[in-house]
Order: sequence, then structure tokens, then C-alpha cells
Amino acid sequence: MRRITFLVYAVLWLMLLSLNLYQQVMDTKQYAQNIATRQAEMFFDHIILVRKWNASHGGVYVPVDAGTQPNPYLKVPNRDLETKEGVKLTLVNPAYMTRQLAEMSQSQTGINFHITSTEPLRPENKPDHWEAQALAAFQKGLKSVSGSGEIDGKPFYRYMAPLLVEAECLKCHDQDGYKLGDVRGGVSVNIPAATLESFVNERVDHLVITHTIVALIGLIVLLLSYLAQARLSKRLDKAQSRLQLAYLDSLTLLPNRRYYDAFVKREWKRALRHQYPLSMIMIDIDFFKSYNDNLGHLEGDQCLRQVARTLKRFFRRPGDLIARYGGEEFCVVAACDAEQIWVLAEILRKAVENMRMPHPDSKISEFVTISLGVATIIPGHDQAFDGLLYRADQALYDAKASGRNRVGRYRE
Ligand SMILES: Nc1nc2c(ncn2[C@@H]2O[C@H](COP(=O)(O)OP(=O)(O)OP(=O)(O)O)[C@@H](O)[C@H]2O)c(=O)[nH]1
Repeated sequence: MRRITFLVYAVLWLMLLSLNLYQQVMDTKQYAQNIATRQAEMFFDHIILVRKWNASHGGVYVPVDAGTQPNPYLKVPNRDLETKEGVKLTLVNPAYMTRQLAEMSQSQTGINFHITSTEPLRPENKPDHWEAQALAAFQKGLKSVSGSGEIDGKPFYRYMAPLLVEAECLKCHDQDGYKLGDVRGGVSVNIPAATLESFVNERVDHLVITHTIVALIGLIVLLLSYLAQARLSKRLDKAQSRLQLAYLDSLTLLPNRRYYDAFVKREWKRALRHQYPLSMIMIDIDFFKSYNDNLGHLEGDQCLRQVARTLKRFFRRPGDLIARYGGEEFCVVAACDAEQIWVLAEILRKAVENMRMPHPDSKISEFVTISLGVATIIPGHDQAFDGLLYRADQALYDAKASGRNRVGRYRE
């Protein structure tokens, strides 16, 4: 694994976990919201139940005191009575009762609920923005609305459901133009977010801790496998360079004699099996001894490298090989026929000549040149590879004998 791959995996891993953490935190918040909504629904149902009880009695008389004054918005006969003993009683209808319960609930449980409608008789029953939107939704048929929001700057889970006109309501409200089933308003129940905050915070803390631990474990595993892989590839690199040292000539970086031996053995067998021709070119730099003597051994090395580089350009096919055979000799093995190898040899000769590398002491040219000997054979069971080598050598000898800087062909 390369360092960049490791980093990409690490970032992906962290992104995946962050996404999961985010999703779980959102789920937790939604869960808290659901709990609050369920609680508010139950609260709402109780209010409705108590209102029904009150309405079923056409309201309930209670003694007048500082907290329960006659309801100025209740315009019915006999709203206020006095018992024989002189106790003053006033009629508490469902709306008045709901308001009183709301005040009691607010002070004792912190749960706030609010009876409201779009046209309230009592100004305090005017809906806030959230409630007004919920009332509009009820007019369109929605059965309840839940969410969250702020009341007097404090966060609340909010729930609201409509108050529908029922038979009991019409006893007092039929003069108001209401019909059975009409939306008369609604009651919003507001649960302080603080009641569930500790649950949410505790769960979020837990999620953050577990995700951090899992993230660290993942990163450690990733890091360990990266380090193990880095060590392994270092060892592989070392093994590879050892292998290269064993099979490459360090001066020219061409395959060396050892590689050449293994290669020709394999190729010879293959050509024997399939009965196709195998060709060889022996290459020798002309007057290389005098090049060395004249320009020095280091320049001689440089010349060998340059010639090798030039020759190597023509060998891209995996079935062909050019190797440093030894000293200033190179050898080509290729699975092709006599004509093709001759053409290739001629190309190589011209390529070296066209390098125009000065050779001050050559007897045939002012530049470095090569002589080449080519031979081709279709391997037979009674022959050995040495036969091909011998022929290529003979051809090279011919090329040298007939003037150098040319390709010699083996003739039977
Ligand atoms: N600089 C350098 N010279 C080398 C290397 N290997 C062999 N030689 C030299 O190559 C020369 C080969 O000389 P010869 O075999 O006489 O060949 P030549 O001078 O090219 O003569 P002809 O082949 O007849 O043209 C010798 O002087 C070797 O020392 C090498 O790795 N580096």
C-alpha cells in the first residue's frame, strides 16, 4: 500500500465513521423528539378527557377565590351563584378550566400547555407563530403537528392537536355558529427540552466515545497493515535489485551472460518444439582496444554504455533478447528467419554508425562502428544451441575479415 493509498483509506474510514456518528446523533435527537411527542399526546388526551367531563356537566361550579374569579368571557345565565350558607360559586367551563390547569401545570411540572384559536375571546389565547401555522394546518385536515421551538427564549418540544366541536360543546356554543366536527382551536403541549436533554447528551457522549475508539482501532489496524506492507515491499525491492544484479550487466544495464544462457536454453527448446527458425547476431565494436588505449578506460566504458543504449532501442518484443556477451561483444537472439535477422542487423549497424561517436584510432571510419555476424537455424534434435553460436561467430569473423562495419552472413 502506498502512502497516498493509506491516507485515502484513513480519510475514507474517518469520513464513514463521522457519517455514521452524525446519523446516530440525529436518530437519538429524533428519538427524544418522539418520546416528547408521545408524552405530549398523552397529556393532550388527558386534557381532552377532563374537558369532556367538564362539558358533559355543562361546566362545574367552584367557590370564588383570589385565583378563581368569575370568567368575564363566559356569557351564560346563572354563571355566578351563592349557596344558602353565603358561599359564592362561579361556573368554570372547559376553556376556563383548561387555562387554570395550564397555570398549575406550568408551575408544578414545567410542562406548558396553551389553549388557543384563530379568533380567541381572551387575548392571552392568541396563538404564537408556531401555533398559528399548526391551526392553519388543522384547517387543511392535519390531525396533529409536532416539532421543536422556543417559548420565551427557552427550548421546548412542541405538540399541538385541534379542538373539535363535539355535542357537549354545542350546549353552550351553538349560538357562536359552530357545527359538530368544526376546528374550534387547539391545545399546544410544550415539553421543556431540558427534561430529555440529559438523556440526549448522555447518549451523544456515549456515541462519540465508542466512535472514537472504533476510529482509533481502525486507524491502528490500517497503520499496521501499511507498515507491514511497506516492510514487505522494501524486502521485495531488495530481492528484486539483488535479482537485477544477478542478471543485469552493471555497466550497460543489458541482460548479462547468465541471463542470456537461461534465455537461449528456453528459446531453443521452444523453437525446437514448434519448429520455427531461431536467429542470432554477434556484435563486436570495431577497434575497441585502440579506442580504450587512445581515450582511456573510462571513455571506453562510456562508449560501451552508449552503444548498448542505442542497440537496446530496437528490442521491445518479449521474444527477443540483446545481452552483453562479454567485453565489447553483444549478442542478439530472436525468433525470426534469416532475412529478417539480416535486416535487423543492418538497422543496428546503421544506428551505431549514426551515433557519430568519434573514434580517433579506427582504421575504417572516424566514428565508432560495429561488425555483425548473423546466423539462422531451425533447431533439430541432433543439434545443440552451440551450433547457432558457432555460425554467428563465423559470420562475424567474415564481416571483420572483409573490412568491418558490416553484416556478415554465415555460409555453409
Ligand atoms: N573500457 C572497457 N573496455 C573493455 C571492457 N571489456 C573489454 N574491454 C576492452 O575491449 C578490448 C577488446 O579488444 P580486442 O578483443 O582486441 O578487440 P578490438 O580492439 O575491438 O579489435 P577488433 O575486434 O578486431 O576490431 C580490450 O582492450 C578490452 O580491455 C569494459 O568493460 N570496459
